Amino acid sequence: MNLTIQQVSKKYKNKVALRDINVQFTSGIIGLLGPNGAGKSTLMRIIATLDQPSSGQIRWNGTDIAKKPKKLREELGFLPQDFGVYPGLNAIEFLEYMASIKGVPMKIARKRINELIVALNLTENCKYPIGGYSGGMKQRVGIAQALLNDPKLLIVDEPTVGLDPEERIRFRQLLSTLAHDRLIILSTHIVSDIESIATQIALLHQGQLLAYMQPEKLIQNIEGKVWKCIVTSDQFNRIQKQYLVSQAVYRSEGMEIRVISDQPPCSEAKKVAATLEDVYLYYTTLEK
Ligand SMILES: Nc1ncnc2c1ncn2[C@@H]1O[C@H](COP(=O)(O)OP(=O)(O)OP(=O)(O)O)[C@@H](O)[C@H]1O
Repeated sequence: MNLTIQQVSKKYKNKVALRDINVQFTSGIIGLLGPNGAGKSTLMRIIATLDQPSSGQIRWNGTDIAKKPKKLREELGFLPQDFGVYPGLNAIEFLEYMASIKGVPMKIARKRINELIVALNLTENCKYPIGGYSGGMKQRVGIAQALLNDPKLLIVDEPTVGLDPEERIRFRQLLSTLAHDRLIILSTHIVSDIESIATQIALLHQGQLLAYMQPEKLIQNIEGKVWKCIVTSDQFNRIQKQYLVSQAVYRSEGMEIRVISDQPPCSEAKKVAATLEDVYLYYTTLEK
């Protein structure tokens, strides 16, 4: 599997949503991480052939997807951000409906739906209307429809929005089990959604790809730049103006702060191990 993105840019009137993106995805889970407005949905929609880039090219296993979109679509599963289910249908009816839209023959679809209902733990409720499902159950139905054609490329756009912490954990586990022999691209602005499951992280900010590497490598990049110290309110006010403060907690001894900086923010500051949260802040807050 090989998805090659070459010099892809996207402009909406005078708004630049993507700037010259160059990257190659192979297999595993790619975490597309960036704040709101970074361009994640735009990039995913272009990869899913739902939109065209203003310039640049995308190849799926060597084929230009703009010229032959069907090649990619046949192997694509897509769970968009604003995925709507039909509340009056039950899970089986909904999946049969989606299978017919996707052109999956009904005999094959029925077998596949039965497998997906079991695999996605929907058996107990599959005959009840989807309108009464929890957020996590609806997302599992969303993933089921994306998996109807057993896709090699699975794209999920901000899938954990609206899920409670337990549902988030279960959803992450589900994606990990699906990653075998597939390329999964998952977008999020929540670091914890991907830090434990992403094979590679693509950091997107203001339409630019700032970094693309393994989570551990990203963390190594800012190792030695994260500091912790306890300061007074006055010191805190001064430090906050000058440095990137990633955390501040009131303690009985003063304010405990975590700072990302090349230099120690105060003489008592001690170096601490960097986290992916620190990396995210470092890349998306500092002017590059
Ligand atoms: N159809 C459109 N017309 C004009 N501008 C758009 C359109 N779609 C997206 N944009 C703009 O392009 C930029 C990137 O948007 P995009 O939705 O791709 O970001 P995102 O990272 O997915 O953020 P979010 O999580 O908020 O959806 C934003 O500034 C957005 O306002």
